Amino acid sequence: MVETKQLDYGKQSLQGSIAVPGDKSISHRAVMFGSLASGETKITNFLAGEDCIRTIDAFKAMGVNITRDEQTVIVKSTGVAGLKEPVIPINLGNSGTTARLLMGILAGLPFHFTLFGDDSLSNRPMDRITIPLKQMGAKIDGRDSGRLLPISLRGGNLKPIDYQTPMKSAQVKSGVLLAGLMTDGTTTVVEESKTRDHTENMLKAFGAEIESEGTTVRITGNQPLQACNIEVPGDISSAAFFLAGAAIIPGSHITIKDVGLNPTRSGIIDVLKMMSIDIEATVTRTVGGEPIGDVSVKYSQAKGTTIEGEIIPRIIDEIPIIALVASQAKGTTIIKDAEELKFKETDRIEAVVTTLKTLGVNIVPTDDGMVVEGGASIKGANVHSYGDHRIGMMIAIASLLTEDRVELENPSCINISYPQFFTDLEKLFHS
Ligand SMILES: O=C(O)C1=C[C@@H](OP(=O)(O)O)[C@@H](O)[C@H](O)C1
Ligand SMILES: C=C(OP(=O)(O)O)C(=O)O
Repeated sequence: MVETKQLDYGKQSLQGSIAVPGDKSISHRAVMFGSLASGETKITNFLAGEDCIRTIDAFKAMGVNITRDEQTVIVKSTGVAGLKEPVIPINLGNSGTTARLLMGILAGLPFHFTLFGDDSLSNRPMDRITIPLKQMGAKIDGRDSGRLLPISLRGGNLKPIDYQTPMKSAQVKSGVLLAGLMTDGTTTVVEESKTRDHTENMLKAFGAEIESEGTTVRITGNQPLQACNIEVPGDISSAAFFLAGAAIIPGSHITIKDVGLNPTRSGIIDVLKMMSIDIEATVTRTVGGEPIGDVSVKYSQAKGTTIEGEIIPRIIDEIPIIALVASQAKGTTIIKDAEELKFKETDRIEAVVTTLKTLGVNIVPTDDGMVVEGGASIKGANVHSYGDHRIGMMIAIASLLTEDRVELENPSCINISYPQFFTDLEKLFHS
């Protein structure tokens, strides 16, 4: 039987102030780098979503002592030399970040690994990371000539490379840098547009020397990492659903507290400003190189705009909810240069367009994005999350724009990044 959630909240404005759970990208990295470091790493405000639990399980399979009590994770490791060859295949679940970053680390270890994922991850391209890792000397094979999971990898004896990433991907950049960390010499990664830089910031917090200049990052290999404490900021990609909801639901006014405001991630704030939304972000402190602060947003009449170029990697996971904002704007919104959306948990160009059309939006797909007509009246319908957490959350926010009932099939995929999403959403309802 297909699991269905009846979204019959009716029209609901959003009010008040909440903190969202920890950042998914930063939670993954904290477990990974803590496992590579010697000593005890304490991670607070860890995101206990399904994807990050996969990362914990992968390092447990390599013998790292990791314990979790709610949002606090303790990683005790003796460093790279203490890692062991896992006895069983590693299950990456739905997590692209676990897959691509982990492969970079495994490439540096003198062991054999078998990696597999769920249906969605098994259809996402892995050659973007296996190609540079093979150039560095890793032995990798897998389904479809090594392009897809399941993948088998034998690491060790790498050599450094200079690599220009052919797509805008922080996962590929990070995977290559991590492989570079596991080998002698200097590895350089050059990007076309700067992507999220959590790997660079956190490696520094663990004591590594890593140099960034514009879109070039250089790492010296075989540096030992030292355990440290990591406080994970709130996830701006999770906050984005509430920020966007408050921006387009009349009468709303909310504040999201203690959220990550790293400029390589906070493009949603810039896009909402471009669309004439009354939104303000204040950085209150910086922890481990990551700015943290509060964001307040008030309902405003959105205006259509064109979103393209260097901002795209800074909003890549927010495009589904931005498309919903565009549907409520005055005028047309054009989203370009976002072909990477095709390689997410689902093809997010197809999924966003089909879902929003079913909900009453005039929207068409393009090769690298979409064109959204504003002024839509959202109507009730039966829609599918596509097993994609961000599509599921976008549908839940859309349901607040109609008195009709929206039926959401497969809502539980939201647990991938935001297990308490509906509880937090209901906290913001104005009664
Ligand atoms: O490095 C990361 O933590 C991530 C990078 C992005 O993926 P790509 O590198 O594929 O763009 C993003 O979509 C994903 O949610 C998390
Ligand atoms: C694309 C995403 O994650 P991943 O690539 O880690 O599966 C996401 O969280 O939207």
